[in-house]
Amino acid sequence: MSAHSGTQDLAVEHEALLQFLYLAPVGLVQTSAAGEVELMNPLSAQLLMPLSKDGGLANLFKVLESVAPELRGMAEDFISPQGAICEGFRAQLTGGIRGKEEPKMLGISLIKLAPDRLMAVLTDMTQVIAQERQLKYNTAWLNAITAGVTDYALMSLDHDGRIQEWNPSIGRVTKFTAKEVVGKYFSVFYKDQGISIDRMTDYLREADEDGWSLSEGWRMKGDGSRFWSSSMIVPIEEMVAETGGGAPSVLQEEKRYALIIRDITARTRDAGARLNAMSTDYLTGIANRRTLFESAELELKRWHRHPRPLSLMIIDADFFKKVNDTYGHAAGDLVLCDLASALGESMREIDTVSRIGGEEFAALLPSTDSEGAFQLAERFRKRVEAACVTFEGGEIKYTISIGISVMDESVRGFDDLLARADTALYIAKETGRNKVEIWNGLKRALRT
Ligand SMILES: Nc1nc2c(ncn2[C@@H]2O[C@H](COP(=O)(O)OP(=O)(O)OP(=O)(O)O)[C@@H](O)[C@H]2O)c(=O)[nH]1
Repeated sequence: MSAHSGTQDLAVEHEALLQFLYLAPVGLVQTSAAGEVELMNPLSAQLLMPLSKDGGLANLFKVLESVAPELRGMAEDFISPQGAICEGFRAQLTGGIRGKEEPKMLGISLIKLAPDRLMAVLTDMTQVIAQERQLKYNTAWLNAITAGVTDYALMSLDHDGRIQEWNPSIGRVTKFTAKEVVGKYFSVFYKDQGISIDRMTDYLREADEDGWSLSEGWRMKGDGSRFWSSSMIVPIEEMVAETGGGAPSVLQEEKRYALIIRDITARTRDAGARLNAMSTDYLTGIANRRTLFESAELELKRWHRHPRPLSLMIIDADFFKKVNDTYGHAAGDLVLCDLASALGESMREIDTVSRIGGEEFAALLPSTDSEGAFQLAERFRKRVEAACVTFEGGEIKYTISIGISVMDESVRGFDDLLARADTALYIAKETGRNKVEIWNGLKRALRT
């Protein structure tokens, strides 16, 4: 075979590859190590275009920065010359609008083909997510039914969520004594009783309306240790005989619930790590954008059931580009980690604190009205202003701006709530930075 025909063969192969790329039923994007796009098929353009801020698709990481800020760091930290950088990473694009549409999700796999060549495979995962949710509930049911006899505690709750009577399964799983739990709210299984009456009521109402309420998380044992638990609440309606005042007994419908708590610490150790990787931000370790959208969907559902204060804060580091330019990218990363951990420390357990963009964070605050959110934001802003980050022996000082929006009837969905907080943030930036603004309707009136 002559050198010439060899080159021709390669050209034919390359042409075939391009054809495949062009027609593939998934989005395929070839980039340099820094994310500069070299090749992309039409489906990729269709999936990515709505995310582009400037109408261009020149750099994959830049386009995805607002929905998957972790990707750039993952690619940079991947030192092998080739291999899978991430598989099935999920980037949340939009939240659902109640009763109208499913939240949109983009699946991203990133493969390093050569030191300076990456290939991204993009898929629209919107349908998959809806199916997965159903599967999760089905699995929870199956687990509850088929679990071994020793790993679950089953108890009945009265209509307000108080534990009605003792049985040995409670002691076996939770190590509490009868005296410590009977007659108490089921919040006794949460650290420092760290769940509000409102939140307990939410779970009970969810069980009423959906047939069950499912939650996973750390729960406390009577001996002070904690375990990772899957808890399910199911309503039970029972006809009970009511007697009183000498009147003949009548059958009354009494609302009660069954609470099933399972200790799944051991079983979820591996799965938990995998789940963690999907729900936490790669750089800072706090929740990612996807987790925020999942929490928001639940909170908005709760709000529509029983409106009560719900606020959203967007927190953005000021002049962050300057931090990167002055001290370097590694210092910038450190500042982001500092901001994330300070934010985590300042919020409650029921708040969802997440990184939603490059230097942008969000906190979703249930049971918090605009005044409460404003005070919290101000306290946090001052805390950041007063602190500094130590980097290579020097000190980096930075400030933040915060935009707040509050849930009300006119908010169409989480995207809308997010857009309002974003507008408030924009005003805070435009009017000097290092300040807090609350979204204030179309007039965008400024807070004094
Ligand atoms: N170190 C680091 N920098 C990041 C990361 N993600 C985004 N950035 C940088 O954050 C900077 C954001 O810059 P701009 O959007 O111009 O905003 P800014 O400089 O903070 O200015 P204002 O927000 O207007 O106060 C860009 O330089 C990004 O490259 C990251 O994960 N690590």
